[in-house]
Amino acid sequence: CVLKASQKRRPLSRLLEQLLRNLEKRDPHQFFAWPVNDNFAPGYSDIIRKPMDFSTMKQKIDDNEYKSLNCFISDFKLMCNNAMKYNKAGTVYHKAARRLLHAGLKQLTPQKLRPLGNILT
Ligand SMILES: COc1ccc(C(=O)NC2CCC2)cc1-c1cc(C(C)=O)n2cccnc12
Repeated sequence: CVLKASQKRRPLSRLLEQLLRNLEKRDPHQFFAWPVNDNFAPGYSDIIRKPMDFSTMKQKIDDNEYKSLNCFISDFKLMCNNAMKYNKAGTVYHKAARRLLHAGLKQLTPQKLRPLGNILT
């Protein structure tokens, strides 16, 4: 059947959705799945100027807001660094953020991405 225009995904969007799914697998407790709620994180919005989470990244993919892979990677780093800024070292969230950042960036190296073809150029 012919894909309707709305179903036609831009190549970059399809790639970013796949990368996002792989990154989300590294967050089994879903600490990064949704925006952090100030009720559970006192003072969060005073300390973290630019919140980021996986659901927001997904929405940005769907709204074609990412013009490049680097913009996507920047939001991923922002999300992890926010958690390492707000949560003290040793907390479950700081440790989860460090592990997620490390594992995520390993998935986003040129060596891992090259097989995806010239979509990134
Ligand atoms: C979407 O955010 C969350 C969702 C669920 C949970 C959660 O289930 N926490 C339970 C583990 C001990 C309580 C925590 C969080 C959470 C993430 C974060 C981050 C990412 O900083 N956070 C910081 C302080 C307090 N809670 C959180």
